Amino acid sequence: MSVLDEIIDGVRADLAERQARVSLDELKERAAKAPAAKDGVAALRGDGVKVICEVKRSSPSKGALAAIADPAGLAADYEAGGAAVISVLTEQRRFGGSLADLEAVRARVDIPVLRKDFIVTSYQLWEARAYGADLALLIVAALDQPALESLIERAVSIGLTPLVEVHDEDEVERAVDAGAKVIGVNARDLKTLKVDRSTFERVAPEIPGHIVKIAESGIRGPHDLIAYANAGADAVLVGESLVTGRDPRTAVADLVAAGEHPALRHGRG
Ligand SMILES: O=C(O)c1ccccc1NCC(=O)[C@H](O)[C@H](O)COP(=O)(O)O
Repeated sequence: MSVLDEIIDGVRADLAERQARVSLDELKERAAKAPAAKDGVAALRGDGVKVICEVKRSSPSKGALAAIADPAGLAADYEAGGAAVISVLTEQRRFGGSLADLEAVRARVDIPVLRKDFIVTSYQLWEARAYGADLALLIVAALDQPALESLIERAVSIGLTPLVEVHDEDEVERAVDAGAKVIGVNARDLKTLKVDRSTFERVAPEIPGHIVKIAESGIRGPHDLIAYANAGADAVLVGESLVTGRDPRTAVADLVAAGEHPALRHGRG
């Protein structure tokens, strides 16, 4: 069984437990009372390379990364450093996240918030909206094509911007066919968990120009952001290097400054 399959088995078990406690109607009522969703696409477009900063306590590849007792405080630091979007990992078993983290972050920041999880049902999209997310991650490798199409459609219909994650050229084709407007290329191989930063450079040319392109994983600092920008990234998604560093606010500000450097505008769409 692959790591992804194992994660999804756990996600489904936790999901069944939540579904037994909270009906879909209750979630929909809660979603109706949530603040209107912010425009995820607008937040990721514009001059410069945008920075998405992740609240990440642990991971299958590295184990424990950071305790993060105050996820909202960390998100506030990210926002103060100039982050465009906050990514909140809500998967419990391997990443140590929760919907409570999402809710706390939403209450603290004004920028859009991404629910980063292993979404396999529309119930999880309603959860995302009910707890204040503006964007939701959909991983192509975790979904068959009808499920991918239907989850993209449902996400959009409830106001969420789907960030559709791919790992190779075939998955780009599936994402585009399914109607993705924001595509993240994850450099982390889901079978080996190894990061190969050349993945973005190889895969991004297959993504049509009108689609927002995000480079995910393995960004250690401004030099990696610049390399991804030169390969056509509109935004980068950063977790580990921020949560393990001493000063996340300054680390984000350094990334943002690199992303705004005039030299990067040349040759980018
Ligand atoms: O991080 C992992 O080990 C991992 C393993 C299996 C599936 C997903 C995984 N990570 C999720 C992510 O996509 C990253 O948290 C995100 O891209 C940030 O990456 P990084 O900056 O390298 O922490």
